[in-house]
Amino acid sequence: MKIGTRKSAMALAQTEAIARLLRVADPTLDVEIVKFETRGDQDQTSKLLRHGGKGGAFVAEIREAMRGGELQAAMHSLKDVPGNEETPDLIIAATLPRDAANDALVLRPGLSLDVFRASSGKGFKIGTNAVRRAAYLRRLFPEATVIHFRGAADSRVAKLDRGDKQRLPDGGEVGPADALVMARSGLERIGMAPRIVHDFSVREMLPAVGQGIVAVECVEKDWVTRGRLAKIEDVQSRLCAEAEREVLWVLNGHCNSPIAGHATLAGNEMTLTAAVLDEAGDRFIEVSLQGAADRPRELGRAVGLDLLDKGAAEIIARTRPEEDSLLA
Ligand SMILES: NCc1[nH]cc(CCC(=O)O)c1CC(=O)O
Repeated sequence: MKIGTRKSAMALAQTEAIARLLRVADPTLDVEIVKFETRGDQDQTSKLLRHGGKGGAFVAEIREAMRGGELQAAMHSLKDVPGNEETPDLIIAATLPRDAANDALVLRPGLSLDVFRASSGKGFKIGTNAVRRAAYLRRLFPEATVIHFRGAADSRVAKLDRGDKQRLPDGGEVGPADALVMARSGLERIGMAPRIVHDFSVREMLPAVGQGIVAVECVEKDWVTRGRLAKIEDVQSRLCAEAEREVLWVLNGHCNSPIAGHATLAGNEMTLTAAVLDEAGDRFIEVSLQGAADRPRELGRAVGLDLLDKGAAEIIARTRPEEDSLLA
């Protein structure tokens, strides 16, 4: 069974986790990891929108290889899989147990969290390329400057430590960054969790839909692969993923949407909280509802429709990439 992945340290760690689980489920199975370099990885400057968003950049090439039979499965961070496109010939056949879903703060060595907190971030440049994180940061630390900052997780931290500037698509540059906000799960997977100085709770910074969940995709009609992947499926992460992604679907959220969503399970009950934020940080709509854990899409739909009722569509439209850019 060949599993395709991007070749960043984080992606490889995630794919190795899939391979480990597959080998435990079936010790006779021969699992091979096939590394892809995608357009998104080669271009470290643009804001990714030119490639049709994060998902478009990282996902399209690997999917083609799967459709062509060169691969049987593809590793995705569920968070990076677009919620507003249909792929009828492909299916997410397994979701791994969810890792930490929250975001975390990483500081340049020598800087102090106490100073950062006491000043509400005044004088600090915080790097992120996620509209959602930028929006929360502007709410939480109104005195800080949020700058565009990108790169694979390990190289992003290396850029922070070296004090590198970030080049911008228009030829300018920003930085250096004093701090980064990144997913705890990603930092854990590349062994960089010790760099975390503060964990944002999911209450203070609601994560991206699907954050912390590794997904395995395959061709819908490939029943042999689906059978293998069914064995490593985590039911709880699947239920949460379905609820959270239904919100994206209802809102027609694109990859760079300022949308957050997080589901938790307690017995037979699921709680789903989702929010839509204005990048400037001035508008914020949040909805939290409870429902039956075994009807996740119903709950996701209710939350999504409630967000729309409260004005979500207009905020999302403002951050939507130009239609043309999807073809570039
Ligand atoms: N777009 C990058 C990305 N995609 C998935 C993760 C890790 C978190 C996850 O698995 O959800 C990250 C890094 C980050 O957001 O800091």
